[in-house]
Amino acid sequence: MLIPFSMKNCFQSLYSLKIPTAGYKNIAKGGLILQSASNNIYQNLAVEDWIHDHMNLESKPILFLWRNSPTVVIGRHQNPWQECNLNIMREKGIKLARRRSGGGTVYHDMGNINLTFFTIKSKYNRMENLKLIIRALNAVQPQLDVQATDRLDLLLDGQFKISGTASKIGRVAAYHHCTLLCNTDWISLSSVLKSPYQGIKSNATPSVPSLVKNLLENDDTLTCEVLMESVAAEYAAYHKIENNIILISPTDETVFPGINKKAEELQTWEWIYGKTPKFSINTSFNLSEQSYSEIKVYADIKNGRIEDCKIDAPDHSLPLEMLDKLSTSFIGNKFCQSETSVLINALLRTCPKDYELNTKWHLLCQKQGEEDNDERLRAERARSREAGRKEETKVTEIYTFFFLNEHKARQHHRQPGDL
Ligand SMILES: Nc1ncnc2c1ncn2[C@@H]1O[C@H](COP(=O)(O)OC(=O)CCCC[C@@H]2CCSS2)[C@@H](O)[C@H]1O
Repeated sequence: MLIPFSMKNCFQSLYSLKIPTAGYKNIAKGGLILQSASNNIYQNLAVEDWIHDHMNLESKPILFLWRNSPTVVIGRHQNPWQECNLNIMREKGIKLARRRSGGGTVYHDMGNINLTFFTIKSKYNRMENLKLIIRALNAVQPQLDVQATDRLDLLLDGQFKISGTASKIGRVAAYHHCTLLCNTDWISLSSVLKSPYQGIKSNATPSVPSLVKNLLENDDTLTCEVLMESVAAEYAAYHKIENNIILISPTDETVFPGINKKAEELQTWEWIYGKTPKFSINTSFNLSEQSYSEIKVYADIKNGRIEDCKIDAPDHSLPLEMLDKLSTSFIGNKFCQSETSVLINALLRTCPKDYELNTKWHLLCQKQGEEDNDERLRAERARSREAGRKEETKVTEIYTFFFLNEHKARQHHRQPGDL
């Protein structure tokens, strides 16, 4: 049964659960089942943080059920440039979030359920939680062949991943959270979970790609709603509590004091990009399709900012000073689209007088040719116009190298069942 949060007076503020009250004890004796009323990833991750930081989980474990609008969620120690296609995400309005738990990158949308199992550290048991999910799936469809693997994925029919796991273990509290693919948009999933970048070197945690499948493809009764109800029923039975799902609002400060600040922090550039482990990019491109002058670029990126950058033309097609000027200007800047385009626009205004050099400078800094039939570049220009910038964003070779070099992307072909 789903209890709307207007009934929250039953237990006042969840915050007060730190000191359990007699009234509360009657409602959630051996645990709580919560469901988020929000589909915003940052708000939902903030609920996880809040419960982890503030709730007394001793003898009161919590199951939190939540879903998100389209989002790519990277692990705490991952590199977003290495894991996903930020350009496609930008175009499609798909959010990027960094979670506090480790592990790989997954795609969320309303066809994917997230389940967070909170316990005190000593009761943390991921395999038990996965077995509970398998029982819930089999309660709806006994024919379903779902197994947990050693790396705590759930596999359907021995080969298709339907769930990925990650966890965070604190000093006192711990949580295990996992996904469950019911009816996710596999086209989006497969297009955003590959990076266009080549030549990235880093110690960031790499994801482990798998063949994935939606449960609904096996049985059309396995909707997100049915599965959430079933997992809740199984959790209630296991913990011998009433099967009540409490609907919570993650922005309600009366229930979760300080939660909006947590959600804001999770949305900052400094958290999402700035926490990327140090990495370097070493790559090259041709000045234009006609001229085969090779430009080599090397950049070190620390805390999301360009710490060192070298741009070289081994065939001396561009003077060293010009390349130095360009590379030096990148140092200290965020490795991000808007800062780079502002920078390049400024540089374009200082182009050399010599005609030949001037042309090359523009070739280096202003991408021509491809741009009119490139959807991404057109979108970028449209965004620039919308933003009312006096000068359109110049789309440049360097800019393309940094952000739009999808022409260098690895080609992936869908295999049966491959999302
Ligand atoms: N939603 C979803 N569910 C299951 N598997 C997925 C999903 N999205 C992508 N993938 C597949 O998993 C790999 C990455 O596997 P990998 O094992 O590297 O990473 C994970 O599984 C992390 C799970 C994190 C779960 C958290 C729970 C709440 S917030 S996110 C990816 O390349 C795809 O092949």
